[in-house]
This record gives sequence, structure tokens and C-alpha cells, in this order.
Amino acid sequence: MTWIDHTALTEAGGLEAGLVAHPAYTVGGVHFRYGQSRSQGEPWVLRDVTLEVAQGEILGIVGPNGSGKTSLLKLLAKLAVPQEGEIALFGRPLRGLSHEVVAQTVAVVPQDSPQMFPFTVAETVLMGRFPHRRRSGWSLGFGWEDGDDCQAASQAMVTMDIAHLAGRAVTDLSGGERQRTMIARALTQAPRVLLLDEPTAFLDLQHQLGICATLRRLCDERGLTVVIVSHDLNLASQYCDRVAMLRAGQVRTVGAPAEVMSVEVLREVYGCEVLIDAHPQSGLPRITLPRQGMPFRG
Ligand SMILES: Nc1ncnc2c1ncn2[C@@H]1O[C@H](COP(=O)(O)OP(=O)(O)OP(=O)(O)O)[C@@H](O)[C@H]1O
Repeated sequence: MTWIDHTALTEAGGLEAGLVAHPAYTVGGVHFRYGQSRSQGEPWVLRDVTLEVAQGEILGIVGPNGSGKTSLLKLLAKLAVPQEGEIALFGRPLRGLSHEVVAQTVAVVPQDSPQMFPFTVAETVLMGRFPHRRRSGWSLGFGWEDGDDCQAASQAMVTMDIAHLAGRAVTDLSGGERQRTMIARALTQAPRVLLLDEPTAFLDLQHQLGICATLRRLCDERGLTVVIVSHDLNLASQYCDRVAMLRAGQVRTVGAPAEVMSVEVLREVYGCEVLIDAHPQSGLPRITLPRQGMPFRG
């Protein structure tokens, strides 16, 4: 069992043909709004979004509250469908792919994952294998899993530092433990693409670092493609290959962190002054908020 499960894609029928030649995602001229709001003349939540996500890169999506980050992630996961424009996954139009094929390729870690049922951590992580289950002989009693599935789940629990919680009910976890459980479940899914919404929001410093380092390693060594929605501009700057900055549903700018993270762009997009200097180790932009009332030296 490996993190990137090529067999599953082949069995899923068709995505393998585009795997080498195409970007992980091609988003072209996408307009999106929710539900019935179109008939009420509501504005678009996303407008004319055009973007590529290269295979094996970490793309950060940043922007102010309500700028459309989570909505864009939902479109990439096919949890919502744009009214205009096209999204292609490894060169195949997303709207033509079944949810099952998408789930065999793309794993999603949502912003909050409320847990209704007291499954154990181990069971929850194992559920990541569900899209890859064999059609014959599975049952609702988790009768479908085999040794490889269990090994993948165990490996992911060790990676996310939750092996000691394997027997605990997910309803009884702290916010950070639950977040790490959801990331472990996504890794167990052996995706080619991992979509994460605020993955470090509940995590302490050590686990923030651990997850960023793990994602970087999976991208570099296994060709995993990662899209991270985050409010943490420093995380985006230090760990993402490229950053897409949204403003009011549009892509204001996209590029390497050093191109995107400027005082001028952040002032325009966020409406506030920031201090930017070079991170002492990486040399990449480091963003700091000035103290209110102190003289500002941008
Ligand atoms: N289910 C929904 N139905 C209707 N409108 C929605 C829904 N979800 C989000 N919106 C609206 O879409 C817009 C974009 O929301 P979205 O959650 O994508 O922004 P965001 O950039 O992720 O915000 P935040 O940083 O606050 O999480 C907002 O105006 C929001 O109110």
C-alpha cells in the first residue's frame, strides 16, 4: 500500500490517460453562486475565476472573510457545480466525472467536521478507504476492509500522531485531535489531490509544523497535489509553491509567495497595513501586523 494509489485510478476508468500531460486542475472562466440566489439577482460568489493547479504543487488560497475561498474549494471537490465556466481534473471535465471517481482521486478536509456518531478514531480513519472498497463482499459492518486498508489507516494515524487515540470516540476529541483525525482519514484515501480548508486552525505549533512538513514531503516524494485554504499568510508564504489571493470572488493575483505577498497588494486586498520582511531561514516573505498606535515603518 502506498499513499498514491495508481491502481485505484486505473480501475476508476479514464483519469489515468490525462495524468501525465495535464495540470491537476484547470479552472476556466468560472462563475458561481449558491442555490436560488440567481433568481433573486444576488451577486456572484465567484466571478471569472481562471486558475491552474500544477501536479505536485502546494497551492495556497488566501483572501479576506467571504472572498470565496471555501466556495472555490467546494467546486474543486465537486461538492458544488459552477453555473458558468469549466473545471478539469487531470484534463477531464469535472462535471462529467462521477462522485465516486472524484473521491478516488481527491480527498477533502473541510473547515469543520462535526461528528454525530461515536465511531472510534481508527474506524473514522479507515473510512478513508471507502471509495476504494471492492464492490463484491463489502458490508456496512466494515466488512470491506482488507490488510492493505488497515495498514494505510495505521500509517496515517502514526503520521498524524493520533495512533494513541485509535480506540477513542471521535465525539470525545479536542478540536486539534479531531482535525488530525480528519487529515489522517484523507491521507488514508490515497488521493492524488488533497483539498484542505484551514487545516491548521485548531493545531498547536508542533502539529502545525508537522502537518506542513508532511504535506511538503508527500508533494515532493509522491507527487501529491495540495490546495490549502488558509488565513495564515505566513503558512502560505513558507509552505506553498504558489498562492492565489482572492478578493470579492475574483482572483486578485496568483504567483510565487514573493510575487504575491507585497505591502501594496495586502493593503489593497485586506485594507490594512502590514510589515513584510524576509524569513531568517527561508528568505521568503514574513508578514507581521504592526502594533496599533506605534509609528508605522512599512
Ligand atoms: N451555503 C451557502 N449559501 C449561500 N451563500 C453562501 C453559502 N456559503 C457561503 N456563502 C456566501 O458565499 C460568500 C463566500 O463564502 P466563502 O465561505 O466561500 O468565503 P471564504 O473566503 O471561505 O470566507 P471565510 O474566510 O470567512 O471562511 C459569502 O458571502 C458567503 O456568505
